[in-house]
Amino acid sequence: MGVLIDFLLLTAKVVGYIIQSLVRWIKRPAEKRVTNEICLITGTASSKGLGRRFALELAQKGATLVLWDIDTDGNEKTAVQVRELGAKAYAYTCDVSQREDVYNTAERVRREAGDVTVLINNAGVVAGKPILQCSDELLERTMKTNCYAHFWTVKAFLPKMMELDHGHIVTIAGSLGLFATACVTDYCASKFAVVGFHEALSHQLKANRINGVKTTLVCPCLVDTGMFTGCRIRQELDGLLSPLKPDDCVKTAMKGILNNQPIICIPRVMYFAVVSKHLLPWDVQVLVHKFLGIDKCMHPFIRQREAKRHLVATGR
Ligand SMILES: NC(=O)c1ccc[n+]([C@@H]2O[C@H](COP(=O)([O-])OP(=O)(O)OC[C@H]3O[C@@H](n4cnc5c(N)ncnc54)[C@H](OP(=O)(O)O)[C@@H]3O)[C@@H](O)[C@H]2O)c1
Ligand SMILES: CC1=C(/C=C/C(C)=C/C=C/C(C)=C/CO)C(C)(C)CCC1
Repeated sequence: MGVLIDFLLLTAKVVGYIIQSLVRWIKRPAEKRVTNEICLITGTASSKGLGRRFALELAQKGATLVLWDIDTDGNEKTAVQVRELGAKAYAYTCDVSQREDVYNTAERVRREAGDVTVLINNAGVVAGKPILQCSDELLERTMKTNCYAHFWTVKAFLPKMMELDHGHIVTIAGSLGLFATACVTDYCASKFAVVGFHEALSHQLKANRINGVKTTLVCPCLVDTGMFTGCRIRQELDGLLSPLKPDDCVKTAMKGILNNQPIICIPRVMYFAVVSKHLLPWDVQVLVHKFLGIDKCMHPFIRQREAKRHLVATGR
């Protein structure tokens, strides 16, 4: 009898949530304010990268920014741009793949900037070589930067958010965290892992009734930041995978984050790619990848990376 009542309650709640989502989809609720938030973003140095753009968007909305990157000069430039918008910025040189560096820098942030209430784990790398050509160190670097770093930052900042029952953890994963393609095994492994981490953490917060700490998983497709330059599908179908403009990608992601959306796939068609991956038999997926040219989409990217490495090695 108990289980029947629970089931009826569950059904009523599910219908309620579906109606709520439909209403939210049609009439977007007001975005939450970030004026009193201290927002930490990792990977903020790159001039064309998503991290710097997230920082500038949040600065425009009046947040205080804490910026982490291994590239000190680029990160300082981001801090200057944030301050030009009238917001406070604290820039730290931190290698997020190194546990001790994360914990020590987190301690400095608490002393100098205050308690972080929005954490955007954005820093990411890709080996840019097929697995058999990757050194063990290169593979480990991808896992540490794209996945382990999220463990360390969450361990450093989530306890305070839980105590306040207020905060937001944002994971910048990518569509390659939801479906895989050939030649980026290290990247897909790290992104699938971090999607699992993010989902488990989100469930854990709900199970413990920590309702004030929100989570958002951001999964953009290809973005024109330079990270995946060259990646393309079959020429005749080029339009299907035109790179997103970094600004558009970040603006869409920001809207979802400030609406406390749990997952954001950009563009929306990627939701279908994810669903169809789970519905189609494996052999059919292989055929579809071959037809669309997804099986070879990383070849030009890898060739460009090789050419770049050659130029660096020969000092040209
Ligand atoms: N671009 C895309 O097509 C795309 C699509 C979906 C998802 N994403 C994800 O979005 C995020 C941002 O990517 P992006 O395209 O903006 O790349 P990006 O321009 O290369 O920016 C990444 C930033 O992270 C920094 N970084 C790398 N390793 C780090 C470390 N160990 N500690 C601290 N900082 C580190 C990089 O510094 P250096 O430049 O000095 O290495 C760079 O400033 C990544 O997680 C990426 O996987 C990208
Ligand atoms: C699966 C799939 C497609 C290919 C997507 C690819 C190849 C995405 C690459 C994303 C990258 C490089 C992300 C970096 O994190 C397209 C859009 C052709 C059609 C719909 C199904």
